[in-house]
Amino acid sequence: MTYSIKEIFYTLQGEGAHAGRPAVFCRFAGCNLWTGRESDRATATCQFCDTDFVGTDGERGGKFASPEALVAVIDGLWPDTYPASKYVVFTGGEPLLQLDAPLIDAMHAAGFTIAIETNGTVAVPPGIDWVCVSPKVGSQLVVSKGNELKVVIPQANQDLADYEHLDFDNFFVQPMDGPLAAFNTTLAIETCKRNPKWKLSLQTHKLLNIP
Ligand SMILES: C[S@@+](CC[C@H](N)C(=O)[O-])C[C@H]1O[C@@H](n2cnc3c(N)ncnc32)[C@H](O)[C@@H]1O
Ligand SMILES: Nc1nc2[nH]cc(C(=O)O)c2c(=O)[nH]1
Ligand code: SF4
Ligand SMILES: [Mg+2]
Repeated sequence: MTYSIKEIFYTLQGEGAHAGRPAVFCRFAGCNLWTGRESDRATATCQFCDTDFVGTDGERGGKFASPEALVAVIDGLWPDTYPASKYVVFTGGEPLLQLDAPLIDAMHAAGFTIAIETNGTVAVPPGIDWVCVSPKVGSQLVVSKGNELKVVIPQANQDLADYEHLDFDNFFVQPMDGPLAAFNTTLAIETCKRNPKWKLSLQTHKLLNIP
């Protein structure tokens, strides 16, 4: 399997339950809910994406012919003084279009704890240590359990009650970034206060101006 990678970078997890945790981000190219082309955004299933996941031209991006080649770049970004806390976040695009058992095994062999950010439309393979699902209205959610459910709000025709029975350890709402970000943040705060099953996830990396 050849992996198509947009970019790889070392930063802090900005969102969700692990916000503030140092992590290597590996962003796969491609998504099943949008082509990534602006000309297709208005007709895509997912129309609010904040990410460029097209191609392999980002920082340390490329086509990796083996799991070992990809692990070497990810592992090379970890400070070698602290091997015990190695943490990788596979995102995209949609990581579950490419993340497979050989890559999971190779990351574990290198000592990494593995997290994913997924839209929940593709079954999660065994062995992933932290599963964050962010469902999109209009797509078929097939992942019904995991560590955190992170719902971007608001989306047209969205009902949070549809998600509350799912088997997740954490339920987050995250305000949709874009022209209405300030309004959406107020909405998210009010949502949590009205229904305390939900917690607020902020995109803290954007507030901090880090990747
Ligand atoms: C770019 S996506 C990649 C992973 C996967 N495709 C997914 O949607 O979960 C990473 C995270 O950013 C969130 N996200 C994307 N666009 C956003 C926006 N405009 N505002 C807030 N969160 C956004 C997604 O919902 C997801 O939780
Ligand atoms: N710092 C930082 N945290 C993140 N958490 C989820 C991200 C993503 O794009 O999947 C992301 C990202 O792009 N940067
Ligand atoms: S599913 Fe994720 S990567 Fe795909 S367009 Fe939506 S937010 Fe972006
Ligand atoms: Mg992001």
